[in-house]
Amino acid sequence: MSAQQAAAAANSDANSSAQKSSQARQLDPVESAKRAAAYAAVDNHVKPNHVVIGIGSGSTVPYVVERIAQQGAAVNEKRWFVPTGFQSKELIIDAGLRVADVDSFPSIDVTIDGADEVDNALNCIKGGGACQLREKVLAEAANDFIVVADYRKNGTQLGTKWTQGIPIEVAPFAFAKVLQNLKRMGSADAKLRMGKAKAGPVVTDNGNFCIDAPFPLSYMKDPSELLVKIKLLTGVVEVGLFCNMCKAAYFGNQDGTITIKTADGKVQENVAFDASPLATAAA
Ligand SMILES: O=C[C@H](O)[C@H](O)[C@H](O)COP(=O)(O)O
Repeated sequence: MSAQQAAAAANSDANSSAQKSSQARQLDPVESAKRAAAYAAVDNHVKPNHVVIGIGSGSTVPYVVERIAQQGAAVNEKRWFVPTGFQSKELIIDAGLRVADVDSFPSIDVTIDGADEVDNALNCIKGGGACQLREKVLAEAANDFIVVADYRKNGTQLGTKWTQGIPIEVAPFAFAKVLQNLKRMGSADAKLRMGKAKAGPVVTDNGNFCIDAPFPLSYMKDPSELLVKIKLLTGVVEVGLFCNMCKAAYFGNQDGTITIKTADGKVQENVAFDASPLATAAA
């Protein structure tokens, strides 16, 4: 069996397991909403001529990979998939797709990623999973940066739905100084993110720490300005504010429809979407 045939076989196995994974499972309304958003975004933005695809992080992204796998081996065996972290790398491998890194592909056709909150101008808070550094590199590298999420992330002003603060990746030795500076800037409750089943702080995929810095809503009115101020603090590696980067955001709704916001300010509400597997996957 040639390498290409092996990849095709792996891809075909991945297709059938991807189908089983969500089509055969009974999804609750939030999971269905995530799947609808992810599938619609893939259908509209991951085209047959796209060769390098960025795969983001979070709970909606497995459905992104699932839908891409449904596009079939013939198209996927020509593609490279660049992950934003450990989770997405595993998703790519499990789907039988080819993993690459951004140092080989500094230009990406399209990156699809999750978000913690998105406003009407498509500014995003990201980094709830501490992946914001790699996510921002892949968003910047992409011709099209597309966000997918469920209805709970669809906001008007950042900081209203996601209240735990702006995720900020920091060099470990500098965390105390950055925390002090963030408090001086107005984030009185900024804190180091601690591990859940681990003693000590969360360590990012890059070996750094993560601070969550909630700012008063008045500070969040102009996220670009706040982003620059935080980024200039010595010791900050990256800030989970993504401003003027996103081309379109897809939100799955509770009733099975989707909402699509685009960078030109247009909002399409209650768009009907059929989340059946693609014919290529069913074949
Ligand atoms: O660091 C993590 C990422 O920014 C995620 O895309 C974001 O936190 C959304 O994750 P979830 O879909 O799991 O809420």
